[in-house]
Amino acid sequence: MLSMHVFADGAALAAALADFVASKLAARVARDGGASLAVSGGRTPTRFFEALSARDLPWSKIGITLVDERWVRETSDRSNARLVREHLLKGPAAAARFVALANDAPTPEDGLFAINEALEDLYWPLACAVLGMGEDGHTASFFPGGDRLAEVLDPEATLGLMPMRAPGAGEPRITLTLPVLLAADALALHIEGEGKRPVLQAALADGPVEEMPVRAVLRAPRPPDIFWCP
Ligand SMILES: O=C(O)[C@H](O)[C@@H](O)[C@H](O)[C@H](O)COP(=O)(O)O
Repeated sequence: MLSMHVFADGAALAAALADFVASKLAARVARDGGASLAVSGGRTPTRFFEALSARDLPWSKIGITLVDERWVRETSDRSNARLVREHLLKGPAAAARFVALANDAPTPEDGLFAINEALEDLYWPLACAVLGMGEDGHTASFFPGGDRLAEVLDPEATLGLMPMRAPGAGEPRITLTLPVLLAADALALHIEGEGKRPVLQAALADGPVEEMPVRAVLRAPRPPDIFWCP
């Protein structure tokens, strides 16, 4: 069953999504002594990051990483890590441990090993993953036409992190795979803007996953909580 949370505006959504994520993190810290969160980049999450960063959580026991990243340096305004550092890793949340999904290697393939090693220090499975959705129906870096789309969507995928290149992706990307996201205690799909309403409607309708890869998440046995506002 899909849970759809609809808000009047981005501020109300950000507060509610921060509460949702904070409760999942707190529950895992209480159970396991630590917890991890994976967040998306792009333009949508800024307000949510600001709200979450102020939440009273045992941040030193919390690890944060990204759902996906563009293969750029952190000086680029396309860097999702930069967005996280500027808007989430501040105030109380500055005590969290952040593992970036990009490094100085020339390609994602070259950088993958070191990133996987760093990710091993986080708590797995994730307590929560927050996904976004693009107007082409992608989520994470599961892009229509992506060169490794079938591999990242494979429910039996043994790799947790894979490079991805796609016509609509801009730079080469790196992304967590579907099984890693679906193993999270909770999944949220954060969508803002009237322009994305018909995209979400189309994604919820019948049709091939390859055309709108966000369908892989929407059709999962435990689908995400959708947080939406115009
Ligand atoms: O790096 C990225 O691009 C993201 O992680 C991506 O999956 C994003 O969530 C959607 O593209 C929505 O992006 P916007 O929020 O910019 O619309």
